[in-house]
Amino acid sequence: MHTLTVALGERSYPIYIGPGLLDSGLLKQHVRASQVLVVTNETVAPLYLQRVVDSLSGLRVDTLVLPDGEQHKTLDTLERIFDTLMAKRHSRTTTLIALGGGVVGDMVGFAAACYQRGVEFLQVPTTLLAQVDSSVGGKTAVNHPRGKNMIGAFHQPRAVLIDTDVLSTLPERELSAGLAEVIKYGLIRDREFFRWLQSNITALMARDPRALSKAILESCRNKADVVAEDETEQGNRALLNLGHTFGHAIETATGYRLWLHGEAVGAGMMMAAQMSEMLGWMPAEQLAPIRALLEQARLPLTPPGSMTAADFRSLMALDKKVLDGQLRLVLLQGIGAAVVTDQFDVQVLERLLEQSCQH
Ligand SMILES: NC(=O)c1ccc[n+]([C@@H]2O[C@H](COP(=O)([O-])OP(=O)(O)OC[C@H]3O[C@@H](n4cnc5c(N)ncnc54)[C@H](O)[C@@H]3O)[C@@H](O)[C@H]2O)c1
Ligand SMILES: O=C(O)C(=O)C[C@@H](O)[C@H](O)[C@H](O)COP(=O)(O)O
Ligand SMILES: [Zn+2]
Repeated sequence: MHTLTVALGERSYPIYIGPGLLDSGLLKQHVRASQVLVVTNETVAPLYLQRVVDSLSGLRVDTLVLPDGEQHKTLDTLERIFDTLMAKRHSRTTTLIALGGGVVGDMVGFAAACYQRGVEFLQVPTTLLAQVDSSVGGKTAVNHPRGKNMIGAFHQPRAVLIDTDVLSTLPERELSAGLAEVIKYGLIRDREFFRWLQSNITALMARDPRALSKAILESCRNKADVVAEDETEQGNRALLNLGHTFGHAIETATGYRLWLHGEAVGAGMMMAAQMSEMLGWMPAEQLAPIRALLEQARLPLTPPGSMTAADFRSLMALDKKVLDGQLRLVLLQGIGAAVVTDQFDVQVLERLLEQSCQH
């Protein structure tokens, strides 16, 4: 087992990574009082809920099974968590446990941030995407029909328990979606990791346990470092948003139903890389290796055919990085070096959007 720390002073917490952790007893060690609510969804419940409940024996354990899907990451679904907490008389000392992918994790984290003005929660991520990204860092949220993650809070978990064995049941499309966020770390700040990914992408796609374990460890290390430096995104944390301004526009335009988050981010990162090359900021020869890696991870490289440049324009204006009405984008100066900036030629963005939407 590997242990990393997200260093945030008195709110610091461990990330445990390894096989067989689900029923290792580690989770119970991070429950402060006697009451817990385990929240999961209808897909993950039959696979892993009983094992988690058994690992908490001796505590008062309630469970809640939510519907599956990004389209359910809403205020309505959040209500169901609050209803259960009140119906089962959970007090301020309760601990919520998020068992599932990023959708469950983001909603449970937000419920924990709000319930009685804040209770503790633990992350037990079961998708690759959640293990490498969403379970770490304390961004919690639900979607609004007009915009992705628009209603949320920063609320850090007390611990993150990553059982790498659970990836064996993950559908292939979800594996690819998770790899998009893995590739993101290489692109924004870790050129050596990008090179390692180029050499190991076949093993990762074949779910080689050693390769997956290394990818999760390096991703969490990168994310923990960025979060420790800038918890609430006053500066460099925004680099974790590479491809997301375009990706979130894709998810919102398609009602959170067409593509997975990681797929939208894959296409979004390709658009960001193309724009960086068009601006002359990233050497032209670096575009091909980025395209090749995303392709090998079986991620989309262009937006869905239904989308127009006008869709992008109106949705990107609502991006959370917009400052004083000014769009800010995460762009690349090269593989392993990203910047967040509003100092780009808008005509280049226009050309990118028109060219990306010529289906
Ligand atoms: N908070 C953050 O920092 C952060 C970071 C990245 C993404 N996100 C959010 O995370 C969400 C995407 O997360 P996701 O990709 O995990 O999607 P998800 O939570 O919808 O899970 C993907 C699918 O996999 C299923 N599943 C989960 N674990 C499984 C397993 N072990 N075996 C079989 N099936 C399993 C789920 O039921 C679901 O159908 C988005 O809402 C995105 O905005 C948040
Ligand atoms: O942790 C972060 O910071 C990220 O930006 C990680 C992203 O992968 C993630 O999708 C996040 O939820 C996006 O945040 P948002 O603030 O753009 O909604
Ligand atoms: Zn993301």
